[in-house]
Amino acid sequence: MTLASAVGAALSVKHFSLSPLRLRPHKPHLFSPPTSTAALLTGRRSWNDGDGVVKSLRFRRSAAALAGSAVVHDAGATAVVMAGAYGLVLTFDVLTQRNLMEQSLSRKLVHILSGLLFMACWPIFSTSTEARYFASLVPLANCLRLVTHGLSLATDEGLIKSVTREGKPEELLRGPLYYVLVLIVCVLVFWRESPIGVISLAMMCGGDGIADIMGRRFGSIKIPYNEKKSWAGSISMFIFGFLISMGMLYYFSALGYFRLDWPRTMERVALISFVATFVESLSTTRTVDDNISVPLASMVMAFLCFGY
Ligand SMILES: Nc1ccn([C@@H]2O[C@H](COP(=O)(O)OP(=O)(O)OP(=O)(O)O)[C@@H](O)[C@H]2O)c(=O)n1
Ligand SMILES: C/C(=C\CO)CCC[C@H](C)CCC[C@H](C)CCCC(C)C
Repeated sequence: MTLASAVGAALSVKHFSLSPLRLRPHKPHLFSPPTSTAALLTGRRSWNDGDGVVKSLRFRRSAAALAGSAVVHDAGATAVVMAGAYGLVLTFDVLTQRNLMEQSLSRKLVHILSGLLFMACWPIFSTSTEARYFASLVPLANCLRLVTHGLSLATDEGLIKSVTREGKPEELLRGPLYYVLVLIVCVLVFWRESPIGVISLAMMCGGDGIADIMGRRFGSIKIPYNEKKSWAGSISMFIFGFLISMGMLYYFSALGYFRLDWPRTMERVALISFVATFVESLSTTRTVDDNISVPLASMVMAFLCFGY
């Protein structure tokens, strides 16, 4: 039994379970839109059952209890993911402090894993329309953490060591801060309902992260128009950006969040990965960081390819 099912079973009521994987009436043929807290509070939801007759369904339990269950569910999921975020950074802090890992590799693995694991946790939140706001609290809390330590209002050597290139607190206010801001945008704007956010995060976290790791190790042949970037890095970004995007799209599709035409999706994701890779290969300035340009280019291309 998955965590989501366990949480859902614990909160389930006669007609519905709040597990995000199964919030459906026991009449599977009915289309069941996301349940808003307002609908829960009024105890009434109406939808079209397919033959034009609008049906309304009254929950057996008080609507307030259902709304409360959704809030408890999402608060619990937020706490679990928040703890995971703290644990991830702490783990790489210990590895770098004990000189078991280079700081540059630690930073990139945190870059790759944070966003992808965060995205993978989205299904443990409920299917209430407010779930995305709970999920956004995790990157928001980390945003505040980065700003606090980036401005040296407090000191967290472990955080600085595991996510900065040179160990300077002010570095937290650039790449890492832009990174968590992109996570917030993807959660609030796209969430689990659109492939755009999924692909954009896969490119920023997986593609850009792998480009750095592979480029530093095998990047002897540089790109003609940017001596700081290499063919090995860019080709790695294209391949892994594509594969990780497809993997995450399959993950959300398998959980029922969206249905895709896979042959066309492969073509579209390949195009998006190519454009994101080209953008990443361009020189960045202090203002336009890869953590802005890569996800932004991916969002624009994914919107043009998939629509919203
Ligand atoms: N297409 C790429 C991307 C990166 N790199 C290698 O990875 C290093 C860091 O890449 P960069 O994108 O500049 O890193 P950032 O995203 O800025 O992240 P960080 O600040 O962690 O270095 C580059 O200097 C280069 O050696 C590469 O060879 N080819
Ligand atoms: C080093 C980074 C970017 C530079 O290119 C990434 C910084 C990551 C933040 C410090 C932590 C972000 C945590 C995520 C919002 C949540 C992760 C949860 C998951 C379960 C581990």
